[in-house]
Amino acid sequence: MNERRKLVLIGNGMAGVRAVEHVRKLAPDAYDITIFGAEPHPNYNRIMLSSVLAGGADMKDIVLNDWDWYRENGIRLHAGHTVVKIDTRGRKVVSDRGVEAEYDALVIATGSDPFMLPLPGADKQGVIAFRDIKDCETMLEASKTYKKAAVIGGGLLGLEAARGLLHLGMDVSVIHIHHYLMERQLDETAAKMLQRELEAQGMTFLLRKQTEAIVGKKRVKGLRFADGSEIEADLVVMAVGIRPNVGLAKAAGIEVNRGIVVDDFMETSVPGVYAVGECAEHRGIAYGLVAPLYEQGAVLAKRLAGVATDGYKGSVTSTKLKVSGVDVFSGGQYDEPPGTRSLRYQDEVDGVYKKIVLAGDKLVGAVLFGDTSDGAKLFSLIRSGESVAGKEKELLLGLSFDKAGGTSPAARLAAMADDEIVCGCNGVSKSAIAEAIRSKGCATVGDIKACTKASGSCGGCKPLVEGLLGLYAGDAAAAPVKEGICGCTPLGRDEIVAEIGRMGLKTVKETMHVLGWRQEEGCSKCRPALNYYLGMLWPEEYVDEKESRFANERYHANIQKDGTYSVVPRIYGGVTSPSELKKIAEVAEKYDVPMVKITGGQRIDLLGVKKEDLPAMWAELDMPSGYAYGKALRTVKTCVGSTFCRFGTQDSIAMGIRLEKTFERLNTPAKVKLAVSGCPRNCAEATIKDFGVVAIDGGWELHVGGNGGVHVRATDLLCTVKTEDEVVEWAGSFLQYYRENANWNERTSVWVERVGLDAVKKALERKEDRLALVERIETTLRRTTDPWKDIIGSEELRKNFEPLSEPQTV
Ligand SMILES: Cc1cc2nc3c(=O)[nH]c(=O)nc-3n(C[C@H](O)[C@H](O)[C@H](O)COP(=O)(O)OP(=O)(O)OC[C@H]3O[C@@H](n4cnc5c(N)ncnc54)[C@H](O)[C@@H]3O)c2cc1C
Ligand SMILES: NC(=O)c1ccc[n+]([C@@H]2O[C@H](COP(=O)([O-])OP(=O)(O)OC[C@H]3O[C@@H](n4cnc5c(N)ncnc54)[C@H](O)[C@@H]3O)[C@@H](O)[C@H]2O)c1
Ligand code: SF4
Ligand code: FES
Repeated sequence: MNERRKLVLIGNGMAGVRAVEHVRKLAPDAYDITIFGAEPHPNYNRIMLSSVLAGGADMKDIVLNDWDWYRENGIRLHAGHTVVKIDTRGRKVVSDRGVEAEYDALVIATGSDPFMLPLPGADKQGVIAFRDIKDCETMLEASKTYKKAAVIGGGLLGLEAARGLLHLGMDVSVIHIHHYLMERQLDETAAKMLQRELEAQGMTFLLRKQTEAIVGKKRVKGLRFADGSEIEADLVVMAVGIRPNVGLAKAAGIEVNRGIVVDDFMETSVPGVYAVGECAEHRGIAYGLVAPLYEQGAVLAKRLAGVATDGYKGSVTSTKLKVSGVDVFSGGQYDEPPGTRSLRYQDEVDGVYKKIVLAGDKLVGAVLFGDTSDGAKLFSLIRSGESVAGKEKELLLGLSFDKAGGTSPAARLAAMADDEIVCGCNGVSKSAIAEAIRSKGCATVGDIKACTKASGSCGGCKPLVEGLLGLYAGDAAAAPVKEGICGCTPLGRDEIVAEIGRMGLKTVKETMHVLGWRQEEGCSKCRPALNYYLGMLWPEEYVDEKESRFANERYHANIQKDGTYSVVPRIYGGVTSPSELKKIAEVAEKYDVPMVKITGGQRIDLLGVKKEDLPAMWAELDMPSGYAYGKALRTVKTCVGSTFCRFGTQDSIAMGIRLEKTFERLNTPAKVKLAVSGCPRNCAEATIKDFGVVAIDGGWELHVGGNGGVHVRATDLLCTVKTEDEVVEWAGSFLQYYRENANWNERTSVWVERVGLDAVKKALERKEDRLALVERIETTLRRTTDPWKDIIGSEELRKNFEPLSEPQTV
């Protein structure tokens, strides 16, 4: 087995940990992961700090991945450790507490530092930023003692901080350098409407104000401005922008501009060192919102997992202010640079403002105030870049307005396009949410969050998600419950096989992770099924997972009701010889085999064998395994045929032996039995076999889908052929088609009934299709070895047969 590579992440924040989550899903066993986080907390939702301050959430609600998550995922977390050095030559990092970690791949996700204005008095007590839990706690604490707060910066962060402080009962003044608020997201009209609304909530604004000094003794007492005026303040929050945290990278010689310079695969100038999140600069842009950072993380994870990706191409961003009672949306180009046109709608009575910005026939930006319900739709159009020619006015007035004076929210949701992004932070579309509700059994917003991540970041899309729940929950109840292959997953066999192929999943564990198994370890139904599907899809590279097989297949012998085993050597076509019989008899005597029996499939069964005697008996028999225990080709039964029988028209024995030698050891979804009869009298009972061959004058009839067990089913005639070669070709293509399309544990009799004989005939009617199937079955067969011989030849494998190593699960 390959040794795991070492992945080190610096920064236990939103972007870095999201990327690690993806890596864990895509390649669960590829990396040994170590995370350093300067903050003494598990990964939390920084965005929600605004809500904690404003009373909309509790500090304990904002944890994204708790301590257990790291443990359960085998991730070493050094919380409260700041990495102080990256040694790119020695490929290791060192923390301020002296912990070193070597890496094969390093991800820098150090986020940003809040920009602190270098003002005289900026070091006084009560002057803080708003970036982390500590800042939030400081504000919560200060509000208990102090009354007057000043927030410097009227951007998104400043206004959300101000709203929180207002909620905590403080008098809040917002000092802004520009002549209107949020000038990086809004035009002046929207900003003025916003200001009026926030003033109505109790905020005071000082615009076009340049702070000159922070006054006070030990603790801040107030602010002095460049125009000579002053205000009182015993808490000052600076929210004047952020700076990518690049010091560590720069000191390590990694190329740094405003952020750490990365290519489309998030790789820095030093190979094997990546950067993601706010600290990274991609094509000249360092982003400060989670949506683009999560997109970056998804690309980086693919890169680290070795999954093909086109790379990150940059993002168009949109923002929503998280202040209750105020709806503000801004997406794409919010101002109107030369070459663009805009359409506006302004309703001072209801306090609604809308602007869309067009470049040619494309929508490039939108600003909404008072009614942001069309934000998601407009943003989807901005991102898609499709032509909106002729629809401009409709877009401006929006779906929220119709001739009757407004459509219902449900009708609006229903009218949303399937690919429209509902959760901007996590890039989750309407159809993905619909799928979660209808097929994955999600019945609450929490379920949808767990399943798709929608609503798990800023929470702004929660009303939409709730609306979609209302819209589809009825469907989910009415729709037939979709049956997964077991209780661990809602996915059916075809979806699983398609996903394994599409995403190149290579192990049982990886498949369960990536496809979101409800139970991490799976169960006795899905584990062997996945083991089979993976082996079928990747015959040349997949290593059979013994622990995913039932006891019979792990021990290569059938366990009997008294705990003993049976030994059935392969006897091709049911034809043996005196010397072979002697050998079997000697072994049976030597090991005190209580019963020797001829089976229904013309084999000799040595029953009542002790587990510890199995390897020695196999060695002494020196015959191949008869696979009487496996989901595999079991027997090819033959009649005497033309060699001795006077009715025989063809040599059924030779035909049967050839088929058995060609397909022995073949792994199949369920057991497979063949038979060959030398004439239509059919003494080998070929018409109750999975693949039955019946000789006729000048050729052979090929029958499929028979069963002689509990549910007896006579075969269907597949076709008639002339030569033995054709028999082998049809048998191979039929068996491979069955292998590729049946459910695990589904006998051909059930499968043929389910898919219909016509579908099978159609799939095999063209010679080139048959040959392609034959080629694939041959690839699989080439890789098989005799399991008894493998065990005899391996001391390690033989240990499993020692008396104490009883199987735990059957
Ligand atoms: C109050 C607030 C509200 C926000 N609201 C929104 C919103 O509504 N929508 C939105 O899209 N975005 C919002 N953001 C921005 C969003 O939170 C950030 O874009 C996002 O958290 C950035 O993720 P990151 O992983 O790059 O950085 P961070 O989440 O900051 O993580 C970086 C981590 O690295 C650690 N670190 C730094 N240096 C080292 C070192 N040398 N060693 C070890 N650890 C180190 C830091 O302590 C930090 O924990 C908001 C931000 C704040 C502060
Ligand atoms: N709802 C959201 O999406 C949300 C909420 C909070 C934070 N954030 C993100 O967090 C980051 C930080 O937010 P931010 O608001 O600090 O950054 P910002 O750069 O968006 O806004 C800073 C504001 O401070 C003003 N300013 C600059 N210097 C000033 C001075 N000397 N005096 C007064 N005002 C001054 C600027 O004019 C600007 O409007 C951003 O990336 C932002 O996108 C997003
Ligand atoms: S099937 Fe025909 S050839 Fe075979 S043993 Fe019976 S009678 Fe003879
Ligand atoms: S839009 Fe932010 S969580 Fe969905």
